[in-house]
Amino acid sequence: MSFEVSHLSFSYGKREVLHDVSFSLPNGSLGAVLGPNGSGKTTLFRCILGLCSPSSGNVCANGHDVAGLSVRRRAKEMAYIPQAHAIVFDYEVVDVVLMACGTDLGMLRSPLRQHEERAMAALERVGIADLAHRSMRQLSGGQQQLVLVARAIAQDARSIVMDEPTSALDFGNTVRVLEQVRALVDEGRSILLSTHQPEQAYLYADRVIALSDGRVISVGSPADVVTSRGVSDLYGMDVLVSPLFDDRARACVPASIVMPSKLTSRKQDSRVSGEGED
Ligand SMILES: Nc1ncnc2c1ncn2[C@@H]1O[C@H](COP(=O)(O)OP(=O)(O)OP(=O)(O)O)[C@@H](O)[C@H]1O
Repeated sequence: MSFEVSHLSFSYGKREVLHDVSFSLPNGSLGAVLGPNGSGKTTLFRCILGLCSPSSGNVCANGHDVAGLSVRRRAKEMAYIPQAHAIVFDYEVVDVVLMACGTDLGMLRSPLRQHEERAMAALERVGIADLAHRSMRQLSGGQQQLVLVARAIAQDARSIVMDEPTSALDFGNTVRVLEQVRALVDEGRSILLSTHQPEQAYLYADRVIALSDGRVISVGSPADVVTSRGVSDLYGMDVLVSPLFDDRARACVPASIVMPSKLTSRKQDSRVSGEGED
């Protein structure tokens, strides 16, 4: 297994925000964590990365107990793309990507030509090699996000954890990034990402983990989790999930918009509404 989270609980002070969370993600697969704001996705990722210490339970990454790994070893196992954040330092794009090579370098050692080539290859892969010598602070939020994806690629870790990697991206860049993510998975890496878009999880993920108020309420294939019942229960509202293109995609639509006077999806037994199918 790439990630194996077992009975994980975590508290900020006396407030427990993750409660007995368990799930696993097989090698070479893409896991999407869905959950409302404040449900604990970032905290869960920080525990997986070893940045927060759980009060109970444990996390294994690629067969290693994360709590027992050195920082350098953790970086070889897992790369991390945090949620969009303000860029404080005025680094060039290529320097941000080169930071991924830190695990190969000793203290105060400069990157070698091979590291620069690796950084440029990663930028090319996400289609922004032309931005290599621009300042990070002069990029749009979406471009900055692509740089962070390139940095994770350059780190060459076996697994990548991405906290809402497409939250700042327009439709085109969202698709470009998720196609890159899918390609990385198809090459054998494992990726765990969070998203607020159940439709995106359905399209790209192999496994979906639904987190509500710090608890896993369902985990399984996208077809089993991204349903009218599943999405409605997760977000506490009536949502109709309709298959599109022979169920290759699913559309999530608030029931209040499309059928305000009818029985709501939360009261329906059907897992996927057939209405609205293309
Ligand atoms: N540093 C902190 N100290 C105390 N409580 C925190 C801290 N960070 C997060 N929390 C609380 O922990 C809970 C989970 O927060 P977390 O950021 O993990 O949720 P999330 O699912 O990632 O949210 P979002 O989708 O809004 O990013 C929330 O109730 C939040 O208020």
